[in-house]
Amino acid sequence: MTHILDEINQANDIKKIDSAEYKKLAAEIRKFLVQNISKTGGHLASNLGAVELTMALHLYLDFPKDRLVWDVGHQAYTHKLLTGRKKEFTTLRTYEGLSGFPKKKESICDAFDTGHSSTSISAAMGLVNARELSGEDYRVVAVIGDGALSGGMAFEALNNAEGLHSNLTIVLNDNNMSISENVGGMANYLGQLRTDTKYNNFKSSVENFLKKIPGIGNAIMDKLKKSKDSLKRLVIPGMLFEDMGITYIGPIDGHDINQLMTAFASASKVKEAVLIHVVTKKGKGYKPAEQNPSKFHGVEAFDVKTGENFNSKKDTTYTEVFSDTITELGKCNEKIVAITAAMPSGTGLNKFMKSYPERFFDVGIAEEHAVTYAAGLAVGGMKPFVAIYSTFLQRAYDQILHDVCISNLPVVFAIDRAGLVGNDGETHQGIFDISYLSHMPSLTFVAPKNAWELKEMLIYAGSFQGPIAIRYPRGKAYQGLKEYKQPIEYGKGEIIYEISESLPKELKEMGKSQANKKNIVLLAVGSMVETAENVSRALLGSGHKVTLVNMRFIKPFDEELLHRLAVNHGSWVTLEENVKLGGFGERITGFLMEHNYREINQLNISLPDQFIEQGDVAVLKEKLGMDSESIKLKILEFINSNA
Ligand SMILES: Cc1ncc(C[n+]2csc(CCOP(=O)(O)OP(=O)(O)O)c2C)c(N)n1
Ligand SMILES: CC(=O)[C@@H](O)[C@H](O)COP(=O)(O)O
Ligand SMILES: [Mg+2]
Repeated sequence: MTHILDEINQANDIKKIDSAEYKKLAAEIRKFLVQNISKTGGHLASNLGAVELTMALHLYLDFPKDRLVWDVGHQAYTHKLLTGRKKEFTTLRTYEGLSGFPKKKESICDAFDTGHSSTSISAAMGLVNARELSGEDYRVVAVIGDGALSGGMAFEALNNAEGLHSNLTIVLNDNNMSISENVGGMANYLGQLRTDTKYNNFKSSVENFLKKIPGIGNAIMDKLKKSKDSLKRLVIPGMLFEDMGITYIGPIDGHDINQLMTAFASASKVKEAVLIHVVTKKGKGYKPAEQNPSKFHGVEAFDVKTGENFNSKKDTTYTEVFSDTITELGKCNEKIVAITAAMPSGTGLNKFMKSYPERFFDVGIAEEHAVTYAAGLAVGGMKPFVAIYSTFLQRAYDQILHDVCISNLPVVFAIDRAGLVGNDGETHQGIFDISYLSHMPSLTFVAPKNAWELKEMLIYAGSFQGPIAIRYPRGKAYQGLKEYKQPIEYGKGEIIYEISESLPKELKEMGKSQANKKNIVLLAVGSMVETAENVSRALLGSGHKVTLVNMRFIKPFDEELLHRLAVNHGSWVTLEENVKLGGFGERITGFLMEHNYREINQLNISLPDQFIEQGDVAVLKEKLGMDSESIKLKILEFINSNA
């Protein structure tokens, strides 16, 4: 059987396809996506919903001349298919494989790199102004979802878009869903535009009636559209956008290629920002995804027939530990409130939401707002837990510093996905938070070694009188080192095991270092305690003397313990899942310098100061020398070179 998709091997090939075949092509694309993503995993539901929209955009635009900016970028799979990347889909989101997001380095048809939400209108506006300044002539289209439109940056860009002098086409892909239910006033407004058929029918009958008046109907309609009076509100949809100086077209059926093409053609005539409101169905064409778009937003490999994950028996994750603990804490303390920025299921707050809906707040994709909103709740006497992924919390740097830390407010930051996250790649790795939070005065910062300790830290944070952040990684919670259960104490680390070596009494009393280079101390942070434990076993097995410390507190760290260890350990190894610059290891270097421990050598095991690409976390750790075996070898080399 021949497939139309086989005829599409590079950009613009779609234009050679007979329009009678578009439906068949859309069905083939959906089948291709379901089959491939069922093997590789990926963002399925959003892509299934955007098939006709992407086809229409490709029929309308010329690649690579024209610029198409995808918001978040998780819905750009059809765009990749239509620009010659079909074969690479077997490698989707794997190490060195096809990215799950637009990537300029992957294709000249990808205009702008994305991963985080609500950037598309700003980037597209930049391209429009660059086009004007350089006298070029290419079309610029931004595609933004209804969820992404809840983000502050999108509002800032819309606010700014009113002054444009040439065309910027914004396609609002409204599937009435974020990852979970979309929230907020804008979502409600779009809902009205989308679903109020009475209103829409009334508008179109008025419009049709006016247009039919011979000679003057069109003129009246035009005048009406340009007027500012309230009658216009009855006739023209999307007044909110129109009042902001952005032409509104829609709502239109996002699965009807003809309607879409007509809308693009009309939009291109407008010499300013124009927003085309397109209504689509998330998960379209695959029943399990249509019925449960949240589950199929981002999936692992699954059985196409049933829609069930192949790997159904799962280990407990850190997210689940957080989810259970905060729900338990919420029972005892009615002041506890929980805030998510559009990630109730990803952060595990959905359980809290079900138990205490009145104390749960989903603010939309609005991390900055989430943090300052939490600050307000804290000032009002509440105990807010803000659960945000490490990578998305980057957005809220100033809000943490300015609105929470300066006032020393008791806000708890539950930082999920801290460390390598894997297949989402550069944009999503949570590898900067130690660097961007450690220097904030008044912030306490901790990381658990295992599932038990995360629970304890959350309980501790629940009654902590100031800002506190807890970082924990994506996925399986470490269940080892169960017997190490010292209570959490402010600023104190935990010795897992320590070299027992008697020091000369006078040295001990003077707190002076004997600096035996053969005595190694591993100072491990959070997820690296598990790795450090493996490493220290291997080193102990080969006759080395090793002390292992679970730091627990990244800030303030346990200086008393460090001074004690300095007495008889000449080789210090710091281990963290964060980049080197500004990380924990560098702060330990500072400590050693400040206290003049010149005879101590330090090896800093951290992630390299670079953006880290996609891939399975185990593969990435091996490539980056962060697995137990590579670390052991580095330590041996370090010891030998300093011997
Ligand atoms: C700053 C930021 N916060 C959170 C996310 C996680 N996230 C990715 S897609 C998404 C929902 C987007 O909804 P929408 O724009 O409507 O696209 P759809 O998935 O419905 O196609 C969220 C919350 C993100 N990528 N960036
Ligand atoms: C596109 C996006 O930002 C999210 O869908 C993200 O991929 C979710 O990551 P997790 O799978 O770690 O929840
Ligand atoms: Mg949506």
